[in-house]
Amino acid sequence: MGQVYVLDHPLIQHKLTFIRDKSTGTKEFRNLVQEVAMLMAYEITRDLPLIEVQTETPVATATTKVIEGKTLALVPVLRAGLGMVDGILTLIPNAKVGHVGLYRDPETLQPVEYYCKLPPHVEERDVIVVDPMLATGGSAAAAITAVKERGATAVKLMCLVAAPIGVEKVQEAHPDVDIYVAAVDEKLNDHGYIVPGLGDAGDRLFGTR
Ligand SMILES: O=P(O)(O)OC[C@H]1O[C@H](OP(=O)(O)OP(=O)(O)O)[C@H](O)[C@@H]1O
Ligand SMILES: O=c1cc[nH]c(=O)[nH]1
Ligand SMILES: [Mg+2]
Repeated sequence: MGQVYVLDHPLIQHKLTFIRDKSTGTKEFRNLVQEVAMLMAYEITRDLPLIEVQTETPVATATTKVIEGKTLALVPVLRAGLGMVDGILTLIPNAKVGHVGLYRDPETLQPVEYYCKLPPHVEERDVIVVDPMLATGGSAAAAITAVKERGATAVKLMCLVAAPIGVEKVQEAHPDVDIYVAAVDEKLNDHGYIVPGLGDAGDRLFGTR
C-alpha cells in the first residue's frame, strides 16, 4: 500500500492558509501555489539517490555528492497542475515535463482524458504527477494509469489538498504510488468539491469560471 505523507512544514502550512482564503486574488493565488509546490518538491526529493564524485576545489580534491543519473519527469494534470510546475522547476531545473489533460465531468464526476504527451524514456525516470486537488481521486488515478500505460514504473503523486476518499481511491488503484499532500481535508460536498478545500483550483489559477 502506498504511503500518504502530509507535508507539515510551517512554511507550507502558512502559505496554504492564504491559498485557501477566498479573498486571495488570482495573482497572489498563483504565486502561493508555485511557492508551496517548490517547498513540497524540496521535501519529496529528500530520498533521491546520491553518488560520490571527485571534485577539484581551489584547495584540494574533495569527495562530494551529486544526484544519481536518472532525471525526473514532472507530469502536471491539465489544467490546474500547471500551476505547480514552475515552482518545482525552480529547484529541479533539469526535470522533463510531460502533460496529461483531464477534466472532471461536472455531472458524473468521471475523468475525461483529452491529451497525453510524455518525455522519452519515461520508464527510466522518477515520475511525479502533480495536481493541486485530489477530490474523488478519479483524475489522479486516471493520470497515473496514463503514465503507467506509457511505461512509467516509479510514480509519486503530489497534491496540495486531498479528500480522504480520493486518497483511498488512489491507494486502491495504484498501491505502489506514494502520495504527498499539504493537507487531508474533511470530506467532499455534493458537487464533489473538497470541504473546506480551496474552491476550484483551475478557475482560481487562471481566472476562469
Ligand atoms: O479527484 P477528482 O474528483 O477527479 O477531482 C480533481 C480534479 O478536478 C480538478 O480539475 P478540473 O476537472 O476542474 O479541470 P481543470 O484543472 O481544467 O480546471 C483538479 O485539478 C483535479 O484534476
Ligand atoms: O475542491 C475541488 C475539487 C475538484 N477540483 C477542484 O478544483 N477543487
Ligand atoms: Mg477546474
